[in-house]
Amino acid sequence: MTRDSRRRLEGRDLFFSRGERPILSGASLTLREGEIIALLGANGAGKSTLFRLLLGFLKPERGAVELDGRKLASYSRRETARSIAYVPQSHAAPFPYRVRDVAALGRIAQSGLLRPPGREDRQAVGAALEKLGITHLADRCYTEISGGERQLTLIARALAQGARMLIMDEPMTGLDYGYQHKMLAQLSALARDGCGILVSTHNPEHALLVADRVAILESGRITADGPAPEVVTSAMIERIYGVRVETVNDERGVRRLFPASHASA
Ligand SMILES: Nc1ncnc2c1ncn2[C@@H]1O[C@H](COP(=O)(O)OP(=O)(O)OP(=O)(O)O)[C@@H](O)[C@H]1O
Repeated sequence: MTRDSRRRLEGRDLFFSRGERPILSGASLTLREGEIIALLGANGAGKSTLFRLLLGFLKPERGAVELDGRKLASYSRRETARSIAYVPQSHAAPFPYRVRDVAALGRIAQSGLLRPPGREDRQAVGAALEKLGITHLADRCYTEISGGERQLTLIARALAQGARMLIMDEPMTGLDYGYQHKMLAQLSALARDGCGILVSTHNPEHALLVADRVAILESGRITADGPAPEVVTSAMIERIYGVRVETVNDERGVRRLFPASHASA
C-alpha cells in the first residue's frame, strides 16, 4: 500500500467545553488536499467549535490538531494562515471596501500587515478573482454586492491567502438557488485544483452532490465519516434532524432525499 503523501489537517480526539458544558468529547477528523468533506450536525452540535479548533483559534482541552503531522500550535500564525483559510458566512463589511481590497486582506498572511501590497500581491488577488469568475466585480463596493457575490469574495480572499485547506462555515446560507449551485460547482472545481475543503452545511442534499466524504457530528463526536451515499441514509437523517425521508437514486446514481411528509402528501 502506498503512503498518502497529500497535505493533511488532522484533529485527533478533541475535547472542548464551555463552562461545565462539554461541546466536543473526543471528536476526530482528517482533511486532505483535493477532497471535500461535508460536516453535518444539528444546530448547536459543535461544528463551528470544531472548525475554530482546527484553525487554531481555540485550544483543545485534550487531543491534538496537526498540520502535516506537526502540532498546529508549533506553527506561527502566519505559517498557519498560508496553509489554512477560514471562509465565514458572508457578512456585511463595516467599511465600504472594494471587492479587490477585501480579497487583498488575504495577502497579509504572505506579506505582512505593514508592507504596502506589491506586484505579487496584486497578481494573487487578480488570479483569485479570475478563478472565481468575479473579476468584473473587482472595483465594486463589498457592501453593495449580493450575498452570493460576497461569499465568492470571501473565498477569493482565502485563495489569495495561498491556503490549500479551506474551512467553510455554511457557505450556502442565504444564497438563492442559483448561487447555491454555482457555489457547489465552485467547491468541486477548487477540490479538483487540489484544495482540501471542509464545509459545514445544513443541507444533506448538498453533501450528496459534492462531498467525497460526509462526517456527522453528534454528542460531541464524529459518529460517521465515509462516502456520502454510505453516510447519508434515511436512518441518519431521522436520527439527526428528526425528519423521516425516503431516498431514491437518480439516473446518475446520485441519492435524492424526499421528506416522507411531502412524499406521502
Ligand atoms: N462563546 C460561547 N460561549 C458559550 N457557549 C458557546 C459559545 N460558542 C458556542 N457556544 C455553545 O456551544 C455549542 C456549540 O456551538 P457551535 O456554534 O459550535 O455549534 P454549531 O454546530 O456550529 O451550531 P449551528 O449549526 O447552529 O451554527 C452551542 O450549544 C453553543 O450555544
